[in-house]
Amino acid sequence: MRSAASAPGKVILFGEHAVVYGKPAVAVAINRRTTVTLEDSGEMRIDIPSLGISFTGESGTPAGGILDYIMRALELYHDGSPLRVRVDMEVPAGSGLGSSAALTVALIGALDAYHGREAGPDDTASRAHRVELDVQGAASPLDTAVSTYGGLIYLAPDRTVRRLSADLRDSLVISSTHRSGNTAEMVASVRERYERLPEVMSMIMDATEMITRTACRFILENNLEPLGELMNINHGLLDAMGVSTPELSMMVHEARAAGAAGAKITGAGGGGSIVAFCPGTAGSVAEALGRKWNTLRAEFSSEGVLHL
Ligand SMILES: Nc1ncnc2c1ncn2[C@@H]1O[C@H](COP(=O)(O)OP(=O)(O)O)[C@@H](O)[C@H]1O
Ligand SMILES: C[C@@](O)(CCOP(=O)(O)O)CC(=O)O
Ligand SMILES: [Mg+2]
Repeated sequence: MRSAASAPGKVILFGEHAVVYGKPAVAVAINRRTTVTLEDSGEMRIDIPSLGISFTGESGTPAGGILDYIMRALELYHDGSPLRVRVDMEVPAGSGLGSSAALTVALIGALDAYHGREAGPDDTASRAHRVELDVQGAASPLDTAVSTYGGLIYLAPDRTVRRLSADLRDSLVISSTHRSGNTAEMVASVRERYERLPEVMSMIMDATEMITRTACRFILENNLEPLGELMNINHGLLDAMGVSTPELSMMVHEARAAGAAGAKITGAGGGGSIVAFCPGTAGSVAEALGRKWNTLRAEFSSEGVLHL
């Protein structure tokens, strides 16, 4: 028996970290996908060639890292029979592009096909979110929702997902530091600052919410012009939360100097990537950032999880 599924990575345009505290967020799926293939096997085996991982789960072999998401999903949604799991990742791990969510959603899609289960997107997103929660200790449904539904989405405070429509073609540039961030660690560090300075952090999260709601309103009015400035303000608030680094802020300022209308951290921060909004200037921004960092002109992806 063989089954396979793929799911996209994502960039967060507004609201990361605040979304963990019930605030809204806006994120978009990108055409970088993770594909999971399952095959009957005599032994449990997990291969992730791009990470040099070939894990057989020998007793006592530590899992760790991205394997934790796979092991948890198998615990919850597989029957324990030996399986060969192959993961092909176009979404680099720890880059703020939702590698953990893309992998988890694709794995659940492949497991459902393997077990002959029919599951709608809401159910897939919900089960994938449970895996991220269990592994990370805290996680909003944002990343797993984007990888499941695809497209440009607004995650509302009541956790409903609204599909938005905006022409972001050739407008997004993603640049990645050489240092991966770790979502679990960054989410924990924000929580610690929140516990130390609750009134201050609560206002920062409220301000982030106002930015996200304002951005959503402009997108619904098909007015994308103000988005750059709103992204810049959002980046400043992420810096205030403590998740930026000197390198990420340098990248953001270089992107703006090269013509980006706006630029900010995408994802958990502490490493990972920035996203720049560059309508009409994507070439010059990508060229400037590409001199120092891994940079790509991301294409929007309307497709979420796909059964292959
Ligand atoms: N080289 C690697 N080998 C195995 N796991 C890795 C590697 N690099 C990062 N990881 C793990 O991959 C996961 C990435 O998920 P996350 O931290 O949510 O980042 P993102 O979702 O932004 O890609 C983390 O558990 C991290 O520890
Ligand atoms: C920081 C956060 O808002 C987004 C994390 O994004 P990523 O795992 O770094 O791609 C956490 C969450 O929403 O669960
Ligand atoms: Mg993640």
